[in-house]
Formats: sequence, C-alpha cells, structure tokens
Amino acid sequence: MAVTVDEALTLVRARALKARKQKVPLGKAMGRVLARPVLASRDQPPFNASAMDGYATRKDFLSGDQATLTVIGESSAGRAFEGRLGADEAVRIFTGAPVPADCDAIVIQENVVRGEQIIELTPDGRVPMPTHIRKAGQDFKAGDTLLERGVRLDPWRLSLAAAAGCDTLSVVRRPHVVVLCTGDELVLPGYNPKADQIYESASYALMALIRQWGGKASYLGLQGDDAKGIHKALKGVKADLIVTVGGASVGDYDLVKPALAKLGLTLDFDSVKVRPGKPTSFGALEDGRRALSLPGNPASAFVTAQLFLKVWIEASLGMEATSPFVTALVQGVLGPAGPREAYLRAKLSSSSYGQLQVTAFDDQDSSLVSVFARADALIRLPAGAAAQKTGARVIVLPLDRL
Ligand SMILES: Nc1nc2c(c(=O)[nH]1)N[C@H]1C(S)=C(S)[C@@H](COP(=O)(O)OP(=O)(O)OC[C@H]3O[C@@H](n4cnc5c(N)ncnc54)[C@H](O)[C@@H]3O)O[C@H]1N2
Ligand code: MOO
Repeated sequence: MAVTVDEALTLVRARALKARKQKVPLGKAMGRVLARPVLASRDQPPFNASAMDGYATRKDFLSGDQATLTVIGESSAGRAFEGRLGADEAVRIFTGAPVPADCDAIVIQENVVRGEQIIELTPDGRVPMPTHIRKAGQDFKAGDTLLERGVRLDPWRLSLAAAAGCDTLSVVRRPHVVVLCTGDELVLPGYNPKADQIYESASYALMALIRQWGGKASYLGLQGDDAKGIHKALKGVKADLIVTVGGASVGDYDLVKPALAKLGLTLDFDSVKVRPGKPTSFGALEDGRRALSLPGNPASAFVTAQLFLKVWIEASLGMEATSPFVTALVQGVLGPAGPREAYLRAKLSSSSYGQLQVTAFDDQDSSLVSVFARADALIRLPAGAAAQKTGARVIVLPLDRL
C-alpha cells in the first residue's frame, strides 16, 4: 500500500508507544519529556522583594514635609529585617532582600545623601517607584502548573523546575531505537573499502538524530544483502523500534522486507508518495516491536527519518503533535513537483529586513551526503505543485541542526 505523507504520519502515530514513567535527578533531565507536570509548591518570590539596593520605607513618609529618614536596621538577601518602622524611619535594603512588612516604597541609594544614621532624600527620592518592589508570587504562585506533561525539558525549563525546588522529575522513558544497515557494498569508516564499495554513512546521522529527538539509540552494525543474516541480526534484539537502512526497494538484493516478514511483520504501509523516500515502509512485528525501513540513499533516509522517525519518537514520548513547518520566500527557480510530494534540500537566509528566504540546492539527487551537510531546511512541494519563481512563498521544514 502506497500512502501519502499525511496518511503515513497518521499510521506512524497510531503505533506510538504508551508512555512509561521513570524518575531522574534534575541535573540529568535535560532533553527528557515530562511524564508528570511540575507544580509550584510555594510562591516565587515567596515574599515581597526589593528590586534595588537602597532603603525600604513607607510612601507616606516620602510625601510629608520631612525630607530625611532615620535608618533603623537592615534587610539583606537571606537575612530579613524583623522589626517595625516608626514615623519617618527606613531600613537599609539590598536587591533580592525581603521588604519589611510595613514598608511599601524603596528609595534607591542614588537618590539619597547618606549621613551616619540619617539619610536625606533628593527630589527624585521622594517619588515612589512601584516597580522597585517585586510582589510575592510575581513569577509564579503556589499551586500553579509551571510545566505541563509532555513538555520537553530545555535549559530554561530546567531552571524553572529548579526554581520550584524539584530535585527529581518524573519523565517518560526513552523509546529504544536500534539501527541496522544493509548492503554488501558498505564498509565501516576505518576499514579498507574495495573498489566497488562505499563507506556506511547514513547511520551516523540517524543515530545522532534519534538521540537528539529524545530516543535511546543502539547501532546493530552492518549486514550484507542476505535475508538470513538480516533476520538473525534482528531476531532477538531488544528494541521498541527497529530502523533498517537500505535494501528497501524492489531489486533482487532488497531483502529487508522478506527478513522482517519472517519475524511476523504486519505492514501499515510499504511505500510513501514522497520524493525522496518512496521505498519507506512501516509496521509492527509479531512480538510488538515496531519496524521502520528507510531507503538506503542517504538523502532519502534523512528526509524520511525527519518526517516519520521523529514523529514516532515524539509521539512515543507523549509529546503533542505540532506542525514543523514555516514559510519562506523562494530564491531562484523551482521546477514542478511531479506526482509525489517533494522535499528539496535547501539553504535558509534572511533578507536585509528579516524576511526568511530559502534557496534549493541545484543537485537534488538522493544519494548526496555533501548537500545534506550544507542544507538547513527542506522545501516541501505538494504533489503536482507548479514551478515557482523568486519571491513565491513556499512551505519549509527547518532541519534540526545544532
Ligand atoms: N526499479 C526500481 N529501482 C529503484 C526504485 C524503484 O522504485 N524501482 N526506487 C529507487 C529509490 S526511490 C530509492 S530511494 C532506492 C532505495 O533503495 P534501497 O532502499 O533498496 O537502497 P539500496 O539499494 O540498498 O541503496 C541505495 C543507495 O544508497 C547507498 N546506501 C545504502 N545504505 C547506505 C548507508 N548506510 N550509508 C551510505 N550509503 C548507503 C547504496 O550504496 C546505494 O547507492 O532505490 C531506487 N531503485
Ligand atoms: O525515493 Mo528515492 O528516495 O527518490 O531516491
């Protein structure tokens, strides 16, 4: 069954794993997806806090006849002033320190002339500045949901969880994805290729992408064009998803599907109406492991990984589906799309006034590793799309470059 990209995405999502929880220390939670929300157990800040170094006092002391205040104590960050203020009194205060209970104004130290115990207010010092006091709960309040379930932790979200006092987080277990490459012509980097061989390169991108997208990746190495060998390599392997690369098409040496068939493969689709990436298939084995077979041409494997592998990993992590697309103005000429939805390797730039622009590489052959290494986006052309000229708005899928 040949399906469109959208149909394939629906089928891939339908075979996502049920999220399994595990606890991890906050310091190890970068990149993980929350299995439970992070809630605030207290207000932040927990007290009215001074935003400036200066003097805490009362507004009514600033507006009276008196232009001097008596300093009766100090409040510093971590050491609150516990006393009470009398008439025309102030407390020395520092940024981040609790504002004493009966104070409602901060005079910054630049706006006073400091004496021994008495400070003299300059005219500016007599104007109350509400922003100099950060209200308790200004950042967040006890009981607030700070981070929703399904959110992926990034540096700023980790900081928020820390600000809420969480030392461990409940996250979704990473789906385990194994990668097997097939083809008699392939040699691992570091070994000597014969004249008719090439280096295996696709798995290096795929393994890194799986990790970047939130999965756990294991490399099963290389298998020749031998259905028995492929079957043996996959038979007892622990995995949530098996990704095979190569041997996916219709030739005499395309032996991945027969090998997976022996493991009880039920196919959801065996071909996608996409260019590159037509011989991509997906389904599940008898034992529940999912199997995604990618074409061997590196660009075909990378495009289909970006489309389907990423979505399967994210759905299995309990992340909400979001559109990965933006739009940009095309530079140069794009030919018509043909009968399959097309993804052209392209380079993003921005105009002098910040408009996103995109330029397709001239050579779109699906074997080219060098072009992908320079691309930072894919231009998506719907099946049957007409040719496009400079200035046309096109749909773009930015790549997850570091
Ligand atoms: N008669 C037909 N021939 C082909 C069709 C078709 O429909 N009818 N489809 C073409 C399309 S589209 C693609 S894409 C390729 C993909 O085929 P396979 O998945 O069977 O890939 P291979 O033949 O094994 O390899 C293709 C190409 O990629 C190189 N390769 C494979 N694995 C790797 C790797 N891990 N790292 C680097 N390079 C790799 C391999 O050496 C080949 O050059 O089939 C078309 N044929
Ligand atoms: O679909 Mo193939 O991936 O055109 O080279």
